[in-house]
Amino acid sequence: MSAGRTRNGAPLLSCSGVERTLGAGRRRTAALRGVGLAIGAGEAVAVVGRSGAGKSTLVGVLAALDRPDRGTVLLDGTDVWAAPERRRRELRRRVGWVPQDALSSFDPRFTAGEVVAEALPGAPRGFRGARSGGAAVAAAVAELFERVGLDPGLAPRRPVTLSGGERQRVAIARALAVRPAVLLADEATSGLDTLAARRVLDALEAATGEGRALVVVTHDLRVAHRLARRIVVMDEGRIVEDVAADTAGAVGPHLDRLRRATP
Ligand SMILES: Nc1ncnc2c1ncn2[C@@H]1O[C@H](COP(=O)(O)OP(=O)(O)OP(=O)(O)O)[C@@H](O)[C@H]1O
Repeated sequence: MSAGRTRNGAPLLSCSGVERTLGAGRRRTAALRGVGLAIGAGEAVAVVGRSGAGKSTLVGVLAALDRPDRGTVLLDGTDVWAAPERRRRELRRRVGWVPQDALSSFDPRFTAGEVVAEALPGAPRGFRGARSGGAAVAAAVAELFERVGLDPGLAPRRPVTLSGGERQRVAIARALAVRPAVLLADEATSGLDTLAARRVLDALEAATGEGRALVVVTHDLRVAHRLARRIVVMDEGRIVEDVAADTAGAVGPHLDRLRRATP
């Protein structure tokens, strides 16, 4: 079995020929225009590009949350949109998703600990399920908090009372609760000050290992270089460059432009 490929020879997560149009009427936008990308097991990839390039849309498609208008998404070699709903739900649990706006993705009734507890495998679903955890659940939540550099003492707090960086790390802990094969993080550090951003990046770094792949969407090349070995550049709904992150010399014009814009 070659590195980064599943037992049947397919990459861990891939898409091909993906097209996605969003909005209606005059706001209709071709967000993805024929995108193909393959992520191997354990690979760390950054998706960069200017605002509106289609990065977030691509992450939604890769997470099997957003159905493309055309094209296929394969996870563990299985076409997620051709699979029955039950199988698709199973496949989605192979993907940990860390959204750009963590707070709005949390159920406002939950404490930070309950947000993570509800995602644990086998946990009863919903509000009551998150509340009904015993000592084993509390220990698993504390372990996940520590993994992302959060004090487990924050578990009883409501996410709305936490800082932006702490919320983002709760979202990472929640994504890790399912022991995903791949973690997808969308602009995980945007709007955070330097110290908070560094802690979130540390948490993402600590989240890899165990053969887990990482896909980070960022407009910040410093984040891309810190976390990824491969940089994929998007522009106007297409992948326009795909290079090794340590490429010191000549790169394509798109990455070159982003590099010049980076302080
Ligand atoms: N709900 C929507 N309705 C209409 N157009 C949309 C919608 N969501 C996104 N778009 C458009 O699709 C394109 C791709 O958006 P997307 O959010 O994927 O870009 P992005 O690269 O993630 O941008 P950013 O870095 O600003 O988050 C943009 O032109 C955007 O305006």
